[in-house]
Parts: sequence; structure tokens; C-alpha cells
Amino acid sequence: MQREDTRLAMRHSRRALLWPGIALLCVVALWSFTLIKGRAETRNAELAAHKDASGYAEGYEQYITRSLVQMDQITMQLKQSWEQSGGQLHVEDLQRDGMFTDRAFLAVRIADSSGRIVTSTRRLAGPENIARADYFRFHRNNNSTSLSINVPTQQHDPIQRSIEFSRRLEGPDDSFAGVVVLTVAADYFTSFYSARTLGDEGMVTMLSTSGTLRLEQHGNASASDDASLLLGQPELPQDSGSRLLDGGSFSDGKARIFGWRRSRAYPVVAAVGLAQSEAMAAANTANLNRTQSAMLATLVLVLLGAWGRVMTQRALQRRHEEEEVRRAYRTATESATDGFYMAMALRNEAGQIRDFEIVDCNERGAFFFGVTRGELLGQRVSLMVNHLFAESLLQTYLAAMSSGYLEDEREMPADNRLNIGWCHRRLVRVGNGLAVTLSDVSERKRHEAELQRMANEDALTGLPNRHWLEEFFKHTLSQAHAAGHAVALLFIDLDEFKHVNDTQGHAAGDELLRQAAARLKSLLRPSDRVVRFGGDEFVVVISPADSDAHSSAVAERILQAFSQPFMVAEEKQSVGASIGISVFPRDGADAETLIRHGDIAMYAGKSDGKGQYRFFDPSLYKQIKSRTRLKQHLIEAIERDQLQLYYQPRVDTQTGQLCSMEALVRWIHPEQGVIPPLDFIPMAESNGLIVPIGELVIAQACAQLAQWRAQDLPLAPISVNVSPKQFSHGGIHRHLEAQLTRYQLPASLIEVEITESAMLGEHESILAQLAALRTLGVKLHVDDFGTGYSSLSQLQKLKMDVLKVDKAFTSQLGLSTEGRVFFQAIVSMAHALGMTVVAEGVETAGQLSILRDLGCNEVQGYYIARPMPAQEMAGMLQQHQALRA
Ligand SMILES: Nc1nc2c(ncn2[C@@H]2O[C@H](COP(=O)(O)OP(=O)(O)OP(=O)(O)O)[C@@H](O)[C@H]2O)c(=O)[nH]1
Repeated sequence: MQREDTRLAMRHSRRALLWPGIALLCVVALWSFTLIKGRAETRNAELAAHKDASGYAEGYEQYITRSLVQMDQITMQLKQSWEQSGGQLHVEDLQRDGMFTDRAFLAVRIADSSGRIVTSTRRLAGPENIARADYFRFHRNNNSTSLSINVPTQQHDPIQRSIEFSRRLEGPDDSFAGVVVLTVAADYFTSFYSARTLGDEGMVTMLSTSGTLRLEQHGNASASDDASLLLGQPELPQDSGSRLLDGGSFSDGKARIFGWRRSRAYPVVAAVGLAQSEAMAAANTANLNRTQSAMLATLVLVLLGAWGRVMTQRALQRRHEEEEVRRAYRTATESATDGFYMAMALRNEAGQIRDFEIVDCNERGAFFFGVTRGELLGQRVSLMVNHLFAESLLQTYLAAMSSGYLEDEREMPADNRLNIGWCHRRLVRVGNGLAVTLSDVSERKRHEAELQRMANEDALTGLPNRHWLEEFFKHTLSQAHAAGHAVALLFIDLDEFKHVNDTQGHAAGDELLRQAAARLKSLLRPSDRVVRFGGDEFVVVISPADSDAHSSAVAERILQAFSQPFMVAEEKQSVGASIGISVFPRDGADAETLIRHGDIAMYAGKSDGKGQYRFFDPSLYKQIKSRTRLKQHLIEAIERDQLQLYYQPRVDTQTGQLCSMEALVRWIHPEQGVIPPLDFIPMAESNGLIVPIGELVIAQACAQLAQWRAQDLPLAPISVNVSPKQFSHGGIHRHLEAQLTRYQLPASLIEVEITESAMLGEHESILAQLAALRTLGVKLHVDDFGTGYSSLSQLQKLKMDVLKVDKAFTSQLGLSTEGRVFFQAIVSMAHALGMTVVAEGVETAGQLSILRDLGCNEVQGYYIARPMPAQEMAGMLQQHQALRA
């Protein structure tokens, strides 16, 4: 890994140096060219300058030679004319005739052999006798007649302002006769100079080979100027040539290219100096321009190189990071169960992504595609048509590239060889590509599905639960809305289910719930749904519900089915059902409302006597409200002692003796007067208030007995009704015992009446409570016998003392033979079991007479006495006392 890093770093640093390297090469090439070109230009310029200087020198030499030839001829002519005239030539005359008009001819003079000027075109400063002049002495002593070039004697300047040409004059005998002298302005020989051709710093100079003569012109200054540029006599080795004289050779310190040429006819040298700076100016300017351009180009190249380096480095950095990420991903996932691959985006010229290429992956990643890593690498995504996610792969990748992140899950094809149920995919944009991880989430999915199932299913019955129902309703109601059909909700609550729990135990309750669920399911169409809503509540959904009649029919079927007892733990258990029906859309537009209204309807039905179904009606709200109000009032009534006991005597059938009295509770309402028990006892039964009312009845009965005892009235036992709910609640015997003790009453003065239904099931708890009551010495009555399902043998097992036959049977006496026969049978069997028989609801003398005949022990009913307040009862007690006395 480290070696790979080093290799990568080296490769990257090499690439990073590419641009600066190219830039450097360009700079080197540029400067090489610039320097070579500059040098060549300089060299050419120098050569050209030398050539020019030589050329100008040649031209100057010809010019000088021509001028000197002219001087030579003039002096020769004057010599000949003077000699031929025998010394009578007057140059003044010649001047007048138009000769020597040139301004350069300063003077033409002729001196005799003594040096005296004999004729002259112009009087010059200096002595009139030139016998002492060097050239005079030269000519006098030398018989050469050639032209002599002299520097005027009065001139000592380095540059002569004029020069003198002289020639020996001879007499007929060739003896020395004098000298002809031609004084010429020096600039006559230097006017060759032109600033236009030789430059402002250029110069011409004429030098005598002896070094005595030097004429010079430079710039605008002429030879007459005092300043001389050339310092000393330069060395001019050949007849002609050119050389560079450095600044030291000139008074202005400027180097010059010096061209010269020696005159073949005269002992003079013509020289031309071209200022090096001027000669090289064009080349120097070109060189300078080129150098500046090169510098500019260098700057641009340096910037380009730097920019290129920065760009390359950035690109490399990006590449490096991408590489890092890829490596990290691969390393991280290689050993894991996750699949991983990198898909690099392929773009068109416009920069749009047109495809992806798999550039890296781990073996597991390839496995998800059913191929090996080698086979997957280099694949184009657009061509991967037979693989996982294939149909939407490109689109998904494009979406991930634009959003930067994408995550999804996919159920794998059923025939996949990988044995993967569900795959989780995560795509993360990394640079110009996507890092994709794939993981097998089958296990989690299974778990989730299980949780989902558990969340939606009731564990006890296997039915869908309330949570499921809410979800289900969302779809069902919207479908029903769209289709325009109704949906009926049947809210079912089992009646007296708690009794099963209490008497048979929770497990039995569970079993009953399971059976109830199965029973419900068996009653419905497959399209209808049964839900365990909670506790002993079930919901049936009928969709579509064709009509209310249809819902009614289903409800009736259910009621009918629940009217049959369940076999639980080999015992018959009777639980009915109460049903409330709400209908979509009439009774509610959403699940919550429909359920609430179904519940209200069920509750209303249950309050009215259980075992029935009710359609929801908005007026039920009112009922529920008034029931709630009633319950509140009843609670207040208990607290304020508004519940009072009435007593209904029970007398011996034969003797008419008072045997006992039944305590019947009445609600003495301050405004409504006496409210009969039927108006509040069922409600108290259903809402649990029956328990405190039952306790209140026992307490009042005992208090009343104590009071009568205190009044010295004869006491008869009082029987109190104990409801099944009180038994379920438990502790009756303890309460009864406490009250007997409190009022110091014998247990024989209190009898307990229990309805048949309270004893159903013969379960342990009731048996124990009944046994405890009996142990106290309390007599036990079976109330409303004939309305339940108990058999006499059951009653015997429970050791009941008194059997109170329901008034429904009493009312039959005298009306039909069956009534009498039936009653006879009960009396006979009860007597056989040692039980006392009481006929309830005796209303006529005829009934009493029959009962007497049948051997019924005691009677109770309006014929004997209506229920009466304690005071009245006290009167009756007195009467009986009197009778007995
Ligand atoms: N065995 C068993 N009992 C349950 C379960 N869930 C709730 N219960 C009991 O079911 C009873 C339902 O209460 P109620 O509907 O008031 O009892 P009920 O005897 O049917 O009363 P009514 O509906 O007025 O006839 C409560 O006692 C709960 O403790 C369960 O899963 N199993």
C-alpha cells in the first residue's frame, strides 16, 4: 500500500511538473532565439557599418583625390603661366577674369625667390614675406616641382582650418624663382560630410600620412571648430580598411567604426567615422524590441506554466482524492458483506452525462450482478440490461449525480441465484462518479415484515387488529367514495364477558375470545373483514354494504350465533353480543368517526338490555348524555342518602304469617319524586354503581332492623338482592358480617337473594362466597328462578335454601294447566331438595289459592302487599305481632 502511495505520488509530481517544464523549454527556446537573433543582427549591423565606413572612406578618398588633383592642376597652371610670362603673371587679373571665385580659395599668392609676395588674390594676415615658411625653404632647397601640401604656419590647432598647396617656380634655367601658394579653406575637403548619410555622430577626417595634417568634420561642427573629436593619430595599418575605435579615441567618448583609404596619388588618408551607437541603433532597437517581446512572452509562459501547474495539481489532487475514496471504499468493503463499486460518469462534449463506466468494485459488489469483479470492471451501465436494477439503472445514476445522494431498497427477482431477498442500495456522488454500496437486507426485511405483521395482527385471535383497521379504512373508504358505495361497520362487544374471566379464569376468557373470533369469521363473506378491536370488542367491516337490511341481516346472524353458548374448558359459557352499526358515508366520513359512532350505537343497545343491535343515530348522543347525567345524579344520590329501602312482605301461604320481607331500593328524588328501580338499577349494573348501591342496601337493612329492634318491634328477616356484579367484585360476606356486627344482629335476620344467572358456571369464586355467607348463618335465595338455565340439581349442589319462582310462572297460574303443572313440578323438586319455595308476583286470590293447593311455602306479591316504606312496614310488623298475640 505504501509502495503504491509512493508510486502514485511520484506519478502525480511528474505530471504536476509537466506544464512548468513545457513553459521552461519554451522560455529557453525563446531566449536562445532572441539572443542568437540579436547577436546576428548586431553582427550584421556591425558588418554593414564597417562596410559603410569603408565605402564612405572610399568615396571620401576619391573626393579628396579629385580635390587635390584640382589643386595640383591649378598650381601647375599658375606655375606654367607665371614661368611663361617671365614672372609677370598677376593673379589679381586672373581673379578678375573669373578664376578662383570659389569661396574655398582663400588666397592665391606668388612669392619671388626672396619670399616676397609679388601677387596675391587676397591679403592674408601674417608676414608679407614667406621666406621663413617651411614649404618656401623646402621648395628653394629642393628642385622637385611636385605639389606640396602644407599646414599654414600660424595654425597650431589639432584641426587645421585651412591648408596651403605650394609649388616651386623656376626660372628659365630651372633655378629657384619663387613659390606659388594656394590657401584653401579646410572644409573644402571635409564637406563630403553629411549628417544624413553619416549620422549625427558621424565624422570625416583627412589626414596626412606624415601626421602633420588633419582636417575633420563631424556633426554640424566643421573643421573650423576648435573641438576635435579624434584624439591623436589612429593607427591605420593598410591602405584601406575599417576598424572599431573605442570611446577613448574620441573626445566625446563615443566609439566609432572607422573606415579609411589612402590616396594613391597624394600622401593623405581619407577616413570616415560612423558612431557605433548610430550604426547599431536599428539593430539595438530591434534587439531591444525583441528582448522586450521575449520578456513579455517569458512572463506569459511563466504564468502559463504556473497556471498549468496549479490546474494540473488541482486535477491531480482531485484524482488523488477520488482514488483515495475508491481505495477507502474498497478496503472498507472488501472484507464486509457489502458490495461496492464505483461508476465513473462519461460525458459528451457539452459536458452532459451520457453513460457510466464501472471503474472499480469489490468481489461482493460484482456478486450482486451475478458476475466476477473482472467481468464487471469496465462495463458500461447503459449496456447492463440483464442485471439487477437494470431497467432504471441509468436514470437512477443520473438522479444520484444531480442530487449527490440516493438510497433505496429493492426486492430481488425471485429466480435470483444469489439467494438474496432484498437489496439495499446507497449511491454517493464522489467527484465525477458515484460510489455505490449494495447490501443484503433480506434478514432485516423479514424482521420488518414480521414486525409489520405483529403490529397489524392480534396475537390472541390471529385477527387483524385496531392498527390494521385504521390503515385498512384509509383505502377502503377512499375506494368506497370513488365507487359510490356504502361501507358498514359493526361494532361488537361481548356481553358479560368479564364474568367468564372472573369465574373461569383469564385463560378461559382467552379461549372464548378465540372461539368468538372464529365464529365471527365463519359468519362472513370472504370480502368482509373481522378485526379484534381490543378486549372483548370486535369490528366487522362490510364493504360494499348494499343496504341497511344487509347490515341488519349480518348483525342478526351474529347475535344468533352468539346466543349459542361456547364450550370452554368443557363448560358451557354463555356470552351474548351487543352490536352498534355505523354506515359510511352516512354516519361518518372517516375511520375514527365511524368507529366512535359504532361504539355509541353498541353502547346504547347494551344499555337498553344487551344482546341486540342498533344503528347509529345522532339522537343516541342525547341518550348517552342523559345516561351520563343520570349516572352523576345517582352518584350524588348515593352520597346524599336519597336511596331508600322499601320492604315487600313475604308471608306463609297457609297461615298468612309474615316470614320475611324483601328490601327493594327506591330513589327518592327531590324533584322527580320516587324513581322505580328499573329506571336506574340496569344502568347501575352496567356502570358498576351497583356495587356501592348493594353495600348501601345491606347497611340500610341492618340499620333498619336495629332501629325496629330498638322500637321493640318484632323482627322478621330482610332479604337483600345481590347482583352478579357484586359477586364479581367480591367481599360481600365480609361487608355483611361487618354490618351484622355493627348493629349486633344475628345472621338469620339477613337473607341474600341471587339471580340464577349470577350462579351460572358454578365457578370457584362464587362457590366460595356463597359458602362464606352460609357459614355466617345467612339464608340463600335463588331469585327469579326459571329465567336462567340452572337446573335444580345445580341448586342443590350450591346448597340454596329458598327458591323464588319468577312471577312469569305465577302469572300463568289459573290461566293454563301447563302453568300449574310446571309450578307443581318445581315445588315438588324443590321440596325434594329441601328447599323452601316462594312464589313471586302473586296478584290475585286465585293464584294464592292454587299456590296453597300446590304446597308452595311462601308468597310475595301485590296481593299480599306492595313494597312499602320502613314506617309502613313497622306498622305491619306491629299488626303481625298483634295477630300472633
Ligand atoms: N381473558 C381475556 N380477557 C380480556 C382480554 N382483554 C380484555 N379482557 C377483559 O374483558 C373484559 C371486558 O370488559 P367489559 O366489556 O366491560 O365486560 P363485560 O362483562 O363484557 O361487560 P358488558 O360488555 O357490559 O357486558 C375486562 O374485564 C377485561 O379485563 C383478553 O385478552 N383476554
